[in-house]
Amino acid sequence: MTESSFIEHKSFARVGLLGNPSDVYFGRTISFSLGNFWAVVRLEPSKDLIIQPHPTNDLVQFDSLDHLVGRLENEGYYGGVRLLMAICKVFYRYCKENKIELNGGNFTLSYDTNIPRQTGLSGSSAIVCAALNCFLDFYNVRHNIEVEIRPNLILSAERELGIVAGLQDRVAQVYGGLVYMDFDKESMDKLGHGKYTPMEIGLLPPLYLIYAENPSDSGKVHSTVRQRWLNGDEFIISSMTEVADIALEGRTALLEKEYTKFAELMNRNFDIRRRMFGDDALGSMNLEMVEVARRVGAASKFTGSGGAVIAYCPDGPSQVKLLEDACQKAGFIIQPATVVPSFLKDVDLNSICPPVPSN
Ligand SMILES: Nc1ncnc2c1ncn2[C@@H]1O[C@H](COP(=O)(O)OP(=O)(O)O)[C@@H](O)[C@H]1O
Ligand SMILES: O=C(O)[C@H]1O[C@H](OP(=O)(O)O)[C@H](O)[C@@H](O)[C@@H]1O
Ligand SMILES: [Mg+2]
Repeated sequence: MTESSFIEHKSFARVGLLGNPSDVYFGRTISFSLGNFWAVVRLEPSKDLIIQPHPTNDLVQFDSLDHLVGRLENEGYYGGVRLLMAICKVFYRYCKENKIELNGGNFTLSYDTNIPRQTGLSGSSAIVCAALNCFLDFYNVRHNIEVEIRPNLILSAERELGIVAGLQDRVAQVYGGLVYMDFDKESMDKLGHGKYTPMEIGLLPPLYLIYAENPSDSGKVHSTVRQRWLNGDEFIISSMTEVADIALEGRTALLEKEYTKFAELMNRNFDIRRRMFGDDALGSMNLEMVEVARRVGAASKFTGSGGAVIAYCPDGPSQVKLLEDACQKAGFIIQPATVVPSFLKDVDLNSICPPVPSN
C-alpha cells in the first residue's frame, strides 16, 4: 500500500424489526440494514497513529460558554473518538489473543456520520463496524476473523465504554440485508455467538421510518429491566420469551407473505415492551410516535430502544398518505425505509460456519 492510498468503509443504520430487545436476553430478532443513514470511516496510512476528532461531533472549541453548555445539554459529552479508540483496543487484543499477525504500520482514522444521534438506529455501532472493516482490509485479516465473531468485537468495544447494548444491531451491520437471529443460550454458550440466517429482502413489505429531529426523551432504559431479568423476575422472563417468539412467528409470516399477521406481530412486539418498561421510561415523545401511526391504522414499533419508529401500512398508499399527514402535523419526520442488500463477499462468507438449523 502506498502512503497516499486509503481505505474507506460505510456502515448503515439498522432497524430492529421484530423480536427486539430479546437479543439482549437469549431471544431472537429479525433486523435489517437501513439505507437511509450511514457512517463512514476512513483509514489512511500515516507515520503516527492518529484518531481524528470529527469537526462537529467531537467539538472542543466553542464560541462561548453558552455554546459549550448548550451543546453538552443537547448532544452529551461524547462523540465518536472514544468509539474509534475502543475498537482499536478490542481489535488489537483479539488479534493478539488469537495469534493473528498485524503487519501494516500506523494509520490515521477519521469518520463521518449522518445517523441521527441516540434515536435507536445504532449510530454508535455503525461507526465501530465501519472502523472494524477498515482494519480487516488494512491488515488483510478478513479471512482470519469469522463473520459471526465480528458483531461480538463491535459489542465489546462499546461495552468497554459502558454502553449498554445487544448483538442484533451489530449483526445487521456486519451482514447487511435482512437477518433472522437466534441467540439461544445453548449456542451462545457453546459457539460464543448466535445463529444468523440471512433472509431475502424482497420478502419485506414497504416500511416507513418515523423519527424526531430533536428527541427530548432518553431511550436508555435497559438497566432496570435488565436488573429485574437478572433477579429472576418471572414477568420479565416470560415477557422476553414472548418477544422472542414474535421473531420466530414473524419469520414464518414473512416467508409466507402473511402481512396481516406481520402487522399484528409488530404491534404486539411494542405492546409487550411497553408493559415491561413502563410509559415513564419509554418517554412521551417516543410513545406518541408509535401512537401517531396506530391512529391511522398502521402497525408500529420502536426500531431500537427508542427515538425512532418503524411503521407498516397494511391498507396501502391511501393509508401511507394519512400517516405522512399525521406525522407532519405532529412534527415528526417520516420517510420510506430503504433496505440495503447484504454486502458480504466470498472472503467473508468463507469464514462463516454453517448455521445450525433452528426449529
Ligand atoms: N452521530 C454521532 N456522532 C458521534 N458520536 C456518536 C454519534 N452517535 C452516537 N455516538 C457515540 O455513541 C455513543 C452511544 O450512542 P447510542 O446511545 O448507542 O446511540 P445509538 O442508539 O444511535 O447507537 C454516544 O455516547 C457517542 O459517543
Ligand atoms: O431495545 C432495543 O430494541 C435495542 O436497544 C439497543 O439498541 P439502540 O440502537 O442503542 O437503541 C440494543 O443495542 C439492542 O440490542 C436492543 O435490541
Ligand atoms: Mg448504540
